[in-house]
Amino acid sequence: MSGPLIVLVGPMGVGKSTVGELLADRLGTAYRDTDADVVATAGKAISEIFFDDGEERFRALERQAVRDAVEQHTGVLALGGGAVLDDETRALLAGRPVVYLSMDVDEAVRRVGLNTARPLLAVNPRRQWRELMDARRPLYEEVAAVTVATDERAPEEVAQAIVEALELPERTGGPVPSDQEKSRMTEQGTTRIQIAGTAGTDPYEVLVGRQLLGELPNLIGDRAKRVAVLHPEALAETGEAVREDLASQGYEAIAIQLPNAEEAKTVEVAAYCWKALGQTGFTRTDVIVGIGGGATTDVAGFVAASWLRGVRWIAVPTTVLGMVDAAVGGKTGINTAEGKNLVGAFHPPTGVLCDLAALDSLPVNDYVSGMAEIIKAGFIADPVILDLVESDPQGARTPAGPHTAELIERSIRVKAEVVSSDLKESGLREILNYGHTLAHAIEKNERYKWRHGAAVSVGMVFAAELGRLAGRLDDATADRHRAVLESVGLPLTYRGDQWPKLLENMKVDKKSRGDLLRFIVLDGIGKPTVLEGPDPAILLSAYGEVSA
Ligand SMILES: NC(=O)c1ccc[n+]([C@@H]2O[C@H](COP(=O)([O-])OP(=O)(O)OC[C@H]3O[C@@H](n4cnc5c(N)ncnc54)[C@H](O)[C@@H]3O)[C@@H](O)[C@H]2O)c1
Ligand SMILES: O=C(O)C(=O)C[C@@H](O)[C@H](O)[C@H](O)COP(=O)(O)O
Repeated sequence: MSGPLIVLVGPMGVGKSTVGELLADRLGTAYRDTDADVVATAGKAISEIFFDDGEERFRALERQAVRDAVEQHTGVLALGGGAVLDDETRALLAGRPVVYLSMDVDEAVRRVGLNTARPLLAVNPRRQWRELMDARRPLYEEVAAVTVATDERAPEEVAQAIVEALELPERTGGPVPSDQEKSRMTEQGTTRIQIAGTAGTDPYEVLVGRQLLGELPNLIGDRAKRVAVLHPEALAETGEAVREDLASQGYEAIAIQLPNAEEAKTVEVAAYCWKALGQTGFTRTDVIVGIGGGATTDVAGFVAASWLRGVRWIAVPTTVLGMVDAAVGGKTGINTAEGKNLVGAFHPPTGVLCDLAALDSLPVNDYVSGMAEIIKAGFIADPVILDLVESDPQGARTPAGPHTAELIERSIRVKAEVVSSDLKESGLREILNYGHTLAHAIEKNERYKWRHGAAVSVGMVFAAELGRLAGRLDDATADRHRAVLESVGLPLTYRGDQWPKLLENMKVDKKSRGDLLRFIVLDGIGKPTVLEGPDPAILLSAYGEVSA
């Protein structure tokens, strides 16, 4: 029977992808993952399929993915944790070299714990794990030719045990990972990016990896008695799970639910949080944890900056945009009727935990919105980002893409370098505002119903046209803006009749000085500069280029 050399089954978090990639490398063959196939077919994250279409639809897609893979793939194949629940899928596995990777409940809680991106395990992880394992163990055992325990074993040891159990021949010459494989390997470990302390603030680290919530108590520390977990409505279960976990570790933990997205960035929501903190007796040694996208971390940071004139806070960004931008750098704030982010403070967090697994549940439009800030980092500082996006624009739209971790880490490094030398935006930091002058004006005009990244995309095309018309930016680089932004599905245009309103909105941009409008433009890739008081005719012409 042709087909996969090895099929890995087992619960979520057991290490199927890590071990599978190691095995593929050792055996000189390819690795394939049916979860990734399902995401690619459906064009959305697994949690979205569960939410929008139901588990039955997901299992049908998964069954087809398994059928295709067992017919076409000859390397190492990993199946989703629940694939064995489906009778037909189990039948497809009969007689194949299926390896069941097992782990006990304690190990599962330790490895996956509160990993909220796993839609089935948001709350009470230990009890839910036990029930899930009890239900699925017999099914894994039914399809498996071999069972390999993973408890207290490194992925390399598990891979070795599988090679021995199946008596597989290894390729000679040792593992030689390709660049693509290397970038995936980065994703498996935790990357730490340092942000220097400036302007009297403490240094801190941005951690990028998986299963990072276990770091929270270390960051919160012993001096805190109370912790407030601020989360959006969309992450209600996550917020509660984190609160419960912190409570079980002895903190007096409260969860404060905020509205989703931009609706959270209001003074009314901030006041609601202040009230909750006051009623809890929150003191200067207590800590706020903001879990969510940029809107949530902006508010959480602002509440932390303003409560008692400043308490510590930790950012746990759960969107691409939050990870690469909003949660890093200490800009916190809310909107007012007059404009975007007009009230706020520079108040850096104590630490930032970017758990890449959280991105699995992010709706695709929110994922793509974050790509705008990644592409911004490419244009202002790191052209490799642009190359990576252009090499696989479809992959750049999903967390399963080959460059996800590298794109996120590179963008964070760009931001880290800037904010480490200019926290309070006395100069250099303004480059991070590339595309934002028009973007914020559009967001206000749309009553904050447009996604931030979508507005930044149009704003960058506008800034590129402005640079071109001002004689600073070459045609090829200006055109590259349109091409790369469009390739990932970001918008390039906005309503042509809105220019007078947008111009009015831009006057309150934080880069303005008196009546002087100031824009970040490029002299070339990686060469941002300030364009002060451009001729109104140039501004209008540049807008003409983005008008729909
Ligand atoms: N402070 C800064 O330096 C900075 C930088 C860039 C952007 N921002 C701000 O960030 C905001 C945009 O942030 P954003 O793009 O993250 O959007 P967002 O915070 O509005 O989140 C988008 C949506 O996704 C939901 N969500 C978040 N994480 C999820 C997950 N893992 N799974 C499912 N749903 C999830 C949210 O509840 C929300 O409905 C804007 O207000 C922008 O001004 C701030
Ligand atoms: O961190 C910065 O500085 C930025 O400008 C990053 C921007 O991407 C971000 O949208 C920021 O919130 C905009 O700040 P603002 O000062 O223009 O409100």
